[in-house]
Amino acid sequence: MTFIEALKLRWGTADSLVCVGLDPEPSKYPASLAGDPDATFAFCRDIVDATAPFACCFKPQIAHFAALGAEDALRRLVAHIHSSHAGIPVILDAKRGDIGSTAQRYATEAFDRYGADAVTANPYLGGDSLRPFLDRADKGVVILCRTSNPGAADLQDLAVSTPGGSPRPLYQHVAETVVRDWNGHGNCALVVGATWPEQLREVRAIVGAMPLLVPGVGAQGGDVAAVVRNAKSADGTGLLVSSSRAIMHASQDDDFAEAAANAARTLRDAINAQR
Ligand SMILES: O=c1ccn([C@@H]2O[C@H](COP(=O)(O)O)[C@@H](O)[C@H]2O)c(=O)[nH]1
Repeated sequence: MTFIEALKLRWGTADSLVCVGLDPEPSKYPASLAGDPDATFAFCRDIVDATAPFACCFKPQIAHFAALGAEDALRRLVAHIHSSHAGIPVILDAKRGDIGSTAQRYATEAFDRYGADAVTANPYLGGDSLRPFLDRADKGVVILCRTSNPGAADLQDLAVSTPGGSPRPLYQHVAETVVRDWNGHGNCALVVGATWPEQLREVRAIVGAMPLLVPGVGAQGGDVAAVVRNAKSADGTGLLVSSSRAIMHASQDDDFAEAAANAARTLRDAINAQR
């Protein structure tokens, strides 16, 4: 089954558009994990097990593991998701982008070393830099379009002109290029921040039913109702609404897994109320 097929299936079976982000921050682990050499794996595994019923996918952020030297914990965590929660796809948030020979190694890293079903990628280097990811037809390529951060407009809103076309913001050109030129295997999705509901609406109009990964609710303050209203696809799906800190660090005490489950359930219900 491809990433996109698994995602669509999961939207239905879980009745959820929630993407649970996995951004471990050791200073927020409960005291009971202090001194545990495998604390990052144990913490994330418990978050995964508690939130799985409410998740359409998981999104570990690679920097949060690599900065801790916890790459092996990440590899085991992805394997744990596949073995204990079969059918829930994993997006490795790595935002890769480089010349083709290096991009090839990044694709091997994401899909073969870590076992991810999809990876986030930066389109700045152009189509050839994404080819090693795009050519893995069973895997997903989630391409940055209009990011959630305050500086997103610095470059992504610059007006670009193509021959015969009128000027429009770069992020719209990215969206159109992905739909027209890079989605030959039907394995692309886009990142658009929840903090930009108008841009979400515009991107949805360009990409049809293509899945949108939408980070920025929870800790970044994005408005869930506006996201769903503006960016759901025609059938009321099409979204992976991602929240990391607000779910995984909802409590810093021993009830952290229960608190994470409650936060994920609450987000699922808030999304579903608008579908
Ligand atoms: O535009 C983007 C792209 C990626 N992210 C990532 O999503 C999570 C957000 O974490 P929260 O705790 O829910 O704010 C994080 O891993 C970012 O690297 C994003 O925020 N915006």
